[in-house]
Amino acid sequence: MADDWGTLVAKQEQKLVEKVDTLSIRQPQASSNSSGGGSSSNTAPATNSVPAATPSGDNAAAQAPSQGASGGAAAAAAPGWTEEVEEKEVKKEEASLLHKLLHSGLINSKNDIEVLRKDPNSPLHSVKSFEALNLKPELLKGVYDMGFNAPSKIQETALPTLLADPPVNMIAQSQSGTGKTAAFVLTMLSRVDISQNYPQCLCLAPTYELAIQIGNVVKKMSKHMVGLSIRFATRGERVERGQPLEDHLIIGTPGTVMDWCTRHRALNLENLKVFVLDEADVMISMQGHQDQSVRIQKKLGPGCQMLLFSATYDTQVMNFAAKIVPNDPVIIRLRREEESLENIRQFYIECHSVEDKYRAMCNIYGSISIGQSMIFCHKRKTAAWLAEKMVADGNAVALLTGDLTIEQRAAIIQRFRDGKEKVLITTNVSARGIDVEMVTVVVNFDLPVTMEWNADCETYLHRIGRTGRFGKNGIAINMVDGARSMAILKTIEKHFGRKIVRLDTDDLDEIEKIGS
Ligand SMILES: Nc1ncnc2c1ncn2[C@@H]1O[C@H](COP(=O)(O)OP(=O)(O)OP(=O)(O)O)[C@@H](O)[C@H]1O
Repeated sequence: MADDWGTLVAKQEQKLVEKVDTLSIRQPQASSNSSGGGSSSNTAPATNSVPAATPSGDNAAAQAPSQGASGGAAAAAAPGWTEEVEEKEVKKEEASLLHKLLHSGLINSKNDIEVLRKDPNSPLHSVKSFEALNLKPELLKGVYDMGFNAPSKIQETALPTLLADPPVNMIAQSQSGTGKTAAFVLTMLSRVDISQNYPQCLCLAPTYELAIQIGNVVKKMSKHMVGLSIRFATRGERVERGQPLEDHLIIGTPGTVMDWCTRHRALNLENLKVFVLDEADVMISMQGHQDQSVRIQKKLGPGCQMLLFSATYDTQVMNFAAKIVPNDPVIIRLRREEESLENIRQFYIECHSVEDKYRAMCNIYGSISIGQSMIFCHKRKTAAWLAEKMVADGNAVALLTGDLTIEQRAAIIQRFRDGKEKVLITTNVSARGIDVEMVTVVVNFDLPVTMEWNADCETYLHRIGRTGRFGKNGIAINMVDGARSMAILKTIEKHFGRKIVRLDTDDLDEIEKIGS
């Protein structure tokens, strides 16, 4: 007898995961003691040299549930409201790494910088060019080699203060991709004296992977600074007990740095010139990191410049920041641009089963010309099932779910961004913060719900909302299958005060109209 729907789906998902697992993806490797002259790093995870992790047509067709099996039994066993939520929240450190791997350039915000400082009368300096910063020529060359023509918005305001003498402490917050890393790396590199062989700058990051990413920026920017020595203080790296380190710049995680200071007595922080704590918001979400960071901070000498960076700004982050940067810091903020539903036309379609949803969706895909689209499912199983079905029907789709590694996720999103697939099927793992500019149609195959199965309006906005940067028009299509999802839809409609229009997918004229 044929397998039931659930068994088939589990098999498909397993096969998809196996396919993805067999991809050859370079993992970041430990890298220590990279000496200057900026040997460019080969530790960055590859993002664009990775084959697609999409289901292949033939296999998918073979694995797809047969039409026979998808009759009554399939509909009954289809992913439904009673099944438990399988996707976990993305960890903050993972989301942060994903952002870093995906940044192909700066994110420009339309918002103004806000500055808070002790003496509001002292003139605030701002620069429009890197030349105006009087950088060492070899550093300026490195900056230009990276393709940076002018400072980003946050850099314009932060850099003159960061590079001022006597040094000024700073807390800076702006969203991922706005140029914070480049700003503090530039600060460390401009303060380091290569002729002096002792640790002069320390940068703390929440994880090994994030430390490696910062290290890569350091290596690129210091390309022309011959003799600069960088050391990663991350798990697995070894130091000689009682043998003081001679590297100029240390990038590490709090645990290992603390270990090197106390247990190994190899790292003396008293003579540090610059102490940076990056990703403060991620740091506080990780067990033990906050306390260790504070203990490290207490070991700094009196002349050390203390800097803290964060992508978000709330009381918890600010309380932590006050411990790390206690002495009258300049605080600068670049508010995130708000997403809105302003340019989005929202529709809903009433269906009776998951198969019905699929048919309705196919009607839409077959009737209007869709550029790139994202389809959101509640659970991995539904997403995998849908991917298999769409592939079997001849569509080029990518599947992005939470069981993939960060590098695999980044590679899939990159391929989609490059237009290699036109449809990205996903769960909430990719809903947050990932800007895929060219997506014009978003399908909520399942409406977003919280763990308590209430309408998740915030996630709805993240899925379909646009910031001013992507002010293009968009279409959102919501699949509703039953009273419960209808109630959720109504809550969302009420919450945003914007009408969600019913669409009859059997009326092809009506569907064609939405595409025009
Ligand atoms: N002045 C600049 N001109 C052009 N590109 C820049 C500039 N500064 C930074 N970038 C590039 O913009 C992207 C984001 O910069 P950066 O990583 O410094 O931002 P961030 O705010 O630290 O974000 P994240 O925390 O996610 O790394 C990177 O690709 C970086 O190389």
